[in-house]
Amino acid sequence: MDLWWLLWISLLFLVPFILMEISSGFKFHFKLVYYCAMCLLLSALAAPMCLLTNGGRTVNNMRIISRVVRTLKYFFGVRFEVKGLENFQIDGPCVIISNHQSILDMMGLMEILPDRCVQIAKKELMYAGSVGLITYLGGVIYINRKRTSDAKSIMAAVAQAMISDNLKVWIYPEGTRNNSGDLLPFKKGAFHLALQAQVPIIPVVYSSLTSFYNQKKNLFTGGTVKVEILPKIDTSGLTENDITDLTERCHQTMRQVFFRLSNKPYESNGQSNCAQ
Ligand SMILES: CCCCCCCC/C=C\CCCCCCCC(=O)SCCNC(=O)CCNC(=O)[C@H](O)C(C)(C)COP(=O)(O)OP(=O)(O)OC[C@H]1O[C@@H](n2cnc3c(N)ncnc32)[C@H](O)[C@@H]1OP(=O)(O)O
Ligand SMILES: CCCCCCCCCCCCCCCC(=O)OC[C@@H](O)COP(=O)(O)O
Repeated sequence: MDLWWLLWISLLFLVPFILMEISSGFKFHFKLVYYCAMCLLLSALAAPMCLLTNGGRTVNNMRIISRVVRTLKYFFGVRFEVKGLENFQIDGPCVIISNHQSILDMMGLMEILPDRCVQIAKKELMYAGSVGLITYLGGVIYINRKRTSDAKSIMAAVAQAMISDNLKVWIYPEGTRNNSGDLLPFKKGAFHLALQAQVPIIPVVYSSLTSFYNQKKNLFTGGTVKVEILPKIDTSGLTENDITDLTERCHQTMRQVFFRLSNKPYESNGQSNCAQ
């Protein structure tokens, strides 16, 4: 009788591996679920560590969270080649903006996260189980993307907090994940925030993940991500009238670097020319 049980249980374990061999779609989704499960598990483990170490919601928990998230890359065979870390060596608050491709970006974010840096996130993330809890404990600021007026007032309050609490704020100006191999147009909130707080903007660019992570092709292997931290962009003296130009300038600069890091010919408005 025991032998039969043993046979059934081992078959049960073998089934996913057999399915992964015969179906790339299954393999892709299995790995994605594995990633989410790891995030949920690591969050559940990190939450008590944060509570015991720092007591509650504070940016200081980001030190614990980043240390834990940095281990994730080993489980998924992801490597980061970072350039320009010296550009993060600025005292005081700043707004950091970067491109956003997938939920894997959390590894790239935490790989280089500077001290005292929180992120702006969609409010739905608060309800993502233990991940929601850990983002709350880390001081993540939630916004409702569908209610611009609320988002604006939250960002105005963040501008005050940046100065009073010496906080850096990391924003994904595309406003959503985008694995298209190009950058979406930038939303303006990050630039309003930098002007309201009168702090510099530091652009960060991650190379395209499509060589090893591509939902359309059911591709999810390991790979190397090039990361470039660009020199800060000062906002002193700029006014609301400069927002659109500042947004455009950052978008174009980051797009050129994105194409260069991703070894793709740079197409500005459809023409091909060499990237920066
Ligand atoms: C231990 C293991 C753990 C493992 C798990 C990992 C855990 C890791 C822990 C912790 C890290 C967590 C990290 C999470 C990351 C999540 C990321 C996301 O969720 S990304 C989605 C949400 N982020 C955004 O959406 C930002 C970008 N969006 C903006 O900044 C927008 O501007 C926004 C939302 C503020 C408004 O969006 P609009 O759709 O209305 O678009 P617009 O064109 O920008 O604004 C419309 C008008 O409002 C003005 N406006 C925009 N923002 C303004 C402002 N702040 N003040 C004044 N005017 C503003 C603009 O100038 C524009 O006006 P005119 O067209 O120029 O006339
Ligand atoms: C108990 C309920 C658990 C529900 C399952 C939650 C699964 C958690 C997966 C955690 C993955 C790590 C955090 C990813 C943060 C992130 O990258 O969110 C996406 C947003 O940037 C943009 O959202 P979108 O506009 O949808 O692209």
